[in-house]
Amino acid sequence: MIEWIQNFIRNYSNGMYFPHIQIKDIIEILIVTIIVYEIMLWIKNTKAWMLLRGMLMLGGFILLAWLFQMNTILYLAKESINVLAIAAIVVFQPELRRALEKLGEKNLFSNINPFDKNKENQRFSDETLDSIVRACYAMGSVCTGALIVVEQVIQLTEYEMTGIELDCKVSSQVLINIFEHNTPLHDGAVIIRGDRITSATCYLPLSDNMTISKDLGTRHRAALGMSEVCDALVIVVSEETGLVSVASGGRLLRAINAEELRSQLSQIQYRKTETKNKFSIRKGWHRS
Ligand SMILES: Nc1ncnc2c1ncn2[C@@H]1O[C@H](COP(=O)(O)OP(=O)(O)OP(=O)(O)O)[C@@H](O)[C@H]1O
Repeated sequence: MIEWIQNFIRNYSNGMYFPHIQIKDIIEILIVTIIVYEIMLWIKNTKAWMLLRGMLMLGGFILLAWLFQMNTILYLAKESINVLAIAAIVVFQPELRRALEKLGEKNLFSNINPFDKNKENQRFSDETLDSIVRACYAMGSVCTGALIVVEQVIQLTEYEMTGIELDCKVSSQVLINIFEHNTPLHDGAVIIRGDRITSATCYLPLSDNMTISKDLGTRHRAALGMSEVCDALVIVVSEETGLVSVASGGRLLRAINAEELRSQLSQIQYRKTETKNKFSIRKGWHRS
């Protein structure tokens, strides 16, 4: 039987090319796999995903032009490809810079560790969720204005850099203290990543949405603006009315109660809910 198998293999593999694989080649394949995986994660987690989609659409359009031999379009595409590449680098400069920064600080293997389930699934703890809700309604009850950004998939490093860097565990006392009137950190927004406050006094982009109510000022506009450019959940406590609102995916839910805020936060607490949320977030991005 073994002889028959050996003959079979010999007959059929005759003339076929089998590369000589060494340990070095396997290591090389693994490294390339990890690099490609990291690039795909980066594309998925940043605005580079939009760039990729744009490039795919452009590629499809050029392919059609080539199929139908539209020479003018092909000529224009050929001439402008270098300019487009430079334009993409300029437009996505913050994302590219962040990706390179990440490369320096990141543990590449943490993302592909299948046993790291806790980290994989939970974005922030129940304690953090409770603290945020408690702080918002405590501040609302005494009309202290607040702006809190809860990061999701898209990293908010470029907005963190507009404020003062912190590294502090989230607690209702700390949040209340930060937004206390006439204290150095009360102006602008706080950014929360996981269970930590990473930055305070951050400047957020203002929305240019024309339909937003005229009685809402820049704090609410900043919350909406931020939710239009990324997937973060932004909580606003109004200094005028004490009401709590939430902006996400370019939509502002005004005057919500503690239970509604809790439910909004718990929807993003676990990473597995991302696919479901992304649909509504993307709808918001398109609208904005
Ligand atoms: N672009 C911004 N990024 C971060 N924070 C901002 C931004 N613009 C305004 N703010 C914050 O909002 C405060 C001003 O709020 P303003 O009264 O204009 O807004 P509002 O929407 O009417 O809110 P409120 O109901 O609390 O008065 C500023 O002191 C600052 O803390």
